[in-house]
Amino acid sequence: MAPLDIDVDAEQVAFDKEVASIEDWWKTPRQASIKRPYTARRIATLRNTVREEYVSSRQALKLWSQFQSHLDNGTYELTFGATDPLIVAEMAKYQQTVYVSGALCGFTQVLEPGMDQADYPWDTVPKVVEKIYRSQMWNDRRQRQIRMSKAKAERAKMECYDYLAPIIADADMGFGGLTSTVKMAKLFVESGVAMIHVDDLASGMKRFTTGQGRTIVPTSEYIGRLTAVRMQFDIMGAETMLLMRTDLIKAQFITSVIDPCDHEYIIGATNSVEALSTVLSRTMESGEPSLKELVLVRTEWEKTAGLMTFDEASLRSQDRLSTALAQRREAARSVLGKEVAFDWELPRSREGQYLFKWAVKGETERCLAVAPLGDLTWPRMDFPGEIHNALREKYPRRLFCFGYTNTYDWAGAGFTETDVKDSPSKMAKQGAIFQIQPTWCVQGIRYYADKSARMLKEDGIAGYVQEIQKPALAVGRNGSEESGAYLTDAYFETIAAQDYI
Ligand SMILES: C[C@](O)(C(=O)O)[C@H](CC(=O)O)C(=O)O
Repeated sequence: MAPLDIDVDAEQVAFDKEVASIEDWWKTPRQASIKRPYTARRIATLRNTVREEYVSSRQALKLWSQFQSHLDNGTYELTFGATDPLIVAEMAKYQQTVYVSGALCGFTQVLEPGMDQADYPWDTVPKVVEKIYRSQMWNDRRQRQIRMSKAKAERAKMECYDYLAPIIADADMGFGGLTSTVKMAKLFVESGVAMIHVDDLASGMKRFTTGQGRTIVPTSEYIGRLTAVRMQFDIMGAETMLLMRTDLIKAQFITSVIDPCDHEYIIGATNSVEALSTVLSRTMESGEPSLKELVLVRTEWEKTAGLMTFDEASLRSQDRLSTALAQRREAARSVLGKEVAFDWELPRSREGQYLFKWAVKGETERCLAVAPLGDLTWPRMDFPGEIHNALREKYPRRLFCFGYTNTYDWAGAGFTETDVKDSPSKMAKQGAIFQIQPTWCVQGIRYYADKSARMLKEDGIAGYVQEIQKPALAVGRNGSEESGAYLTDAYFETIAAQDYI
């Protein structure tokens, strides 16, 4: 292959034009609130020489304007997680969006199912998104064909739905290092997703479903992840939205103390004790301790260690945002006239994580630190109002996501039935214009499947006829429209009409 005969002047002109077009794009209303740590020129150098258009951009712009109008009107979108095209098609009548949950994918869309540990293959969720998007397009074609086969008068009486609901998907913690995150973001854009969410949990350590050992990464690492996603979107010129989820609330560990922003919340030992990992290793070597025994050893050790943050140890007010431990020590020494005993190495876990003291303040700081990189914020907690307010003070048009969980004890938390009913609109007033029940299917589908299976067992086919077939037919569900039979006939007619006449 002969090398191209390049006119470098023309190449430079085209390149500079591309840089200018990226700069202009970043000034559009959809992009203007995002602050990048890199230049348009740098992004241009990372692009292909040809441009591709992505469905994801169209769907993201649609989602963006839906959200803007919810924000303006104090309304909200409440949707649920689904992985099945049949369910998604039904949702189109009532929901504006579809959510694809990582947990649900891990339960149902993989060869080896498992708990919500984000341990499924990295391309699992993008593939499910693509499957759903293709099914949406098919439903859209199916509906158009059947409509356009009718006269206007008849069409006016037919129901018509927007099957192309923007898809929002769970990208967990980005699945590994930054290059994995970049590849994942690319695949999501190519799958047709409108928005993904990325969290600050540690890869391979998502354990919060059982309430044990939730581990987050340093603020700086989280910023790196989000920047990787944003960079990939920019390289592709995609409008794809980024929802930034933070899991700091109830976090027990942090993987490293590299970022001074986190130092205020790292717990150390203030007594002179052996390192916890040494004590635990000794216990492990002494036989085959049960998990319960190990927890006991740990609890006993904690009682002797005088665990607290540095500020608690030095009785200093916690207003030194982002101050590194070294400066905190220096400040405490100059006020107290002595060294404060504090060692954050001693309580480290056997895996090396540092002990972390979660706080609403820390969560607020983290949400604020990353806000300019993304489009929506999701502090994952039950009552995020205070954090929403803090963010809205700085970014008045900030958009938020809120997630409802399967096991939340509404009554136990003091909600009356009216409170539960009002909850989504109250959340919307706090800026949570996007609300999800991510794993509804785990409860809902199983609940209805159980009912249906039991009915078939107990009442035989008569039960099905009475409970499902009759009511379904009564609302026009004869199966042939939903299965695309008319569309297939239309193909046959188009290809070889003469054979059928
Ligand atoms: C959103 C979520 O990540 C999911 O995988 O669906 C879960 C859902 C849940 O556990 O309720 C999560 O919030 O971590």
